[in-house]
Amino acid sequence: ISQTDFLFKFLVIGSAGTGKSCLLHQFIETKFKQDSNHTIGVEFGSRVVNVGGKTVKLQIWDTAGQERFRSVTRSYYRGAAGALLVYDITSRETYNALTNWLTDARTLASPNIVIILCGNKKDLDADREVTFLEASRFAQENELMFLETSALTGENVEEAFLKTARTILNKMESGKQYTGDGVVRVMRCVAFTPNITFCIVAKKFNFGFI
Ligand SMILES: Nc1nc2c(ncn2[C@@H]2O[C@H](COP(=O)(O)OP(=O)(O)OP(=O)(O)O)[C@@H](O)[C@H]2O)c(=O)[nH]1
Repeated sequence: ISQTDFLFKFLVIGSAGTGKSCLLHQFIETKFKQDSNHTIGVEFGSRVVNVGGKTVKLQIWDTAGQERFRSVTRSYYRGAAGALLVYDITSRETYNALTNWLTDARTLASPNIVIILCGNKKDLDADREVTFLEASRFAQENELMFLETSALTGENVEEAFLKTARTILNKMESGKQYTGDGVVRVMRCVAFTPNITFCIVAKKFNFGFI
């Protein structure tokens, strides 16, 4: 029997080939996913983490970046509490697409969604097309947190997920107009296997009214 305090819905979004599936894999399995294929529709992973003394289960939806899956992936945005918005530091094209992804996240998930911008493939610094400074300015202007990550080496991957979870918890605790979208407070959880957890009583709180 395991005890989980909260369940957060997370999204990983961004253009195709930026490394979303590899980031998720690195976070869940702590290793690099070799021969990663394009995601078809949506994939799913979850991990329990400890954030400021609270046990939080992150339920993470890894969406396909290819345009042809856009209508499918959009239907998964609803009610997400947090998102990793990913571009590839060696591809300006993926950086230029960020505004579109951001608009989708804020309109389809929630205006309060906590988003971290991840400049992935940090290990390929020699092929860099987007500077750290430029991206950090973009992040500041759009109220995003920002990290450069590498799904290959694992650098900053765990930090990206944990920073987002920590910010959501802080917002909940400070009660700053946070509506609690995508957050479920788990009253009692029974785990049958490490991967299958049934929440017996789960209550969705609207933290905006506390
Ligand atoms: N060098 C390097 N390569 C990476 C990194 N992350 C991913 N890759 C490579 O980039 C390619 C795309 O990775 P994926 O994780 O499949 O990309 P994705 O964003 O999930 O792509 P879609 O599912 O099509 O949206 C693969 O060949 C990975 O091996 C990284 O941090 N560094």
